[in-house]
Amino acid sequence: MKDLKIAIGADHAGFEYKQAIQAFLDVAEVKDFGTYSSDSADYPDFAHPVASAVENGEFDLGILICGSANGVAITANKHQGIRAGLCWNTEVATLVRLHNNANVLCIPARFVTIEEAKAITETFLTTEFEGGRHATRVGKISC
Ligand SMILES: O=C(CO)[C@H](O)[C@H](O)[C@H](O)COP(=O)(O)O
Repeated sequence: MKDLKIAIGADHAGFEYKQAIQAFLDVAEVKDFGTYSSDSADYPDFAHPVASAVENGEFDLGILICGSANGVAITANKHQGIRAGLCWNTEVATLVRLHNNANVLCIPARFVTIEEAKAITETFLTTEFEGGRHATRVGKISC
């Protein structure tokens, strides 16, 4: 976890969670792509920059937060090099790394507590892709 460079972003619904997760992260670098207050904002304005920063290799992994996490996940997955997974507990966060090699974590702020969000984040950042049969499947995702 300490060597990772992380891109993070959220809309208004995820703002408080983004601040808490940033304070909790023990990594080499974190770049906050906004939003910077709890004023109403549009999730694609933050999901696209985070996805681009991971896609172009500037950052290792991304974290996106909105109310349901669907908006940020749908947006990030428009990027060819992104596999964004919606995680609502640590078991799903484990599987999205082990099996799907997800490179962007999407957290639904309105459906998990901040403590759960931190645990989900730690799991996501410390679980490695399993490869093998899953590498074959991940290789077939792009169209
Ligand atoms: O969950 C979201 C998108 O998937 C967003 O966080 C929005 O909060 C959601 O669309 C609700 O919007 P609102 O303006 O907060 O009512």
